[in-house]
Amino acid sequence: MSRKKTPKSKGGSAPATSALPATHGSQPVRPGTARPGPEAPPNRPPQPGRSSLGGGGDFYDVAFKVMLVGDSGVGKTCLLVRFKDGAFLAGTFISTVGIDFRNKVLDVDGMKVKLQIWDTAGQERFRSVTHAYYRDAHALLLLYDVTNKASFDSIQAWLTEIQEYAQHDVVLMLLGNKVDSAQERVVKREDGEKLAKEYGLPFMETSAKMGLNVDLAFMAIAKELKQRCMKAPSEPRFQLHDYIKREGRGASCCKP
Ligand SMILES: Nc1nc2c(ncn2[C@@H]2O[C@H](COP(=O)(O)OP(=O)(O)OP(=O)(O)O)[C@@H](O)[C@H]2O)c(=O)[nH]1
Ligand SMILES: [Mg+2]
Repeated sequence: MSRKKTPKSKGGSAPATSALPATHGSQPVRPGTARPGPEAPPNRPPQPGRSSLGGGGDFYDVAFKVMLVGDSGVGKTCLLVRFKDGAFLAGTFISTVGIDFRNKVLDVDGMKVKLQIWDTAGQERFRSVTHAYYRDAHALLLLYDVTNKASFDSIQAWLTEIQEYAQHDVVLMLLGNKVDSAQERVVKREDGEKLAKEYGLPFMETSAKMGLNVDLAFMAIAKELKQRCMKAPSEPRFQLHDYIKREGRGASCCKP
């Protein structure tokens, strides 16, 4: 079940009452390790090396699950749609119901990395549904809205929840979304940076509307996850913080 205006090439969805994730842990899925079958249902890992129904027939070498979390209205669905389809969902806000997912395969340094991205409902009433999916996530993108102070104030509560339900080694990134809305901004960039530093999190400001830093956020996650499971001993470790610092763009280039 999902917002009704979801456009083409949907990945899949799970109603609030769907089965919970299986107990396969948060191991990445590598070629030759997954069981055969159709596209991964909500409670199974994506399968490597097969044509992806939601991903336009893409093949891949390794797959990971990424979850988008944060208060209702911060722009999780828009961020995902921007990344997947390169479009922005303008118009009436339709809140996500339950949980939904989309697949996208990225080329990461010559390797096909499939991200199965779970778009969760930010509304409190769906929180128990979201909890059930945390433990299978390899990475979490935690969003707040720079025009909504309450969504920023909720970040600590989200971090507590993540600590409780997610894997201890989950890759986590904090994103301050909607930086195109400069007039309405109430959370300064420095406040986001300070909070991120406090918790040792990589941090970026994004705009799903303008596409600012959206691809970069997912690419950074994909690089980190790929390195974690594929890195040769001689290879230098991927530095996520440095990468987004170097590649990230500021909100100043994001005037609507
Ligand atoms: N200006 C601006 N508006 C945005 C941006 N991202 C999302 N929005 C708007 O914010 C509203 C909420 O966006 P959604 O992506 O549906 O929010 P959500 O986090 O998925 O909300 P839930 O599904 O309820 O958890 C919509 O009206 C979007 O058009 C952005 O980057 N800039
Ligand atoms: Mg949504």
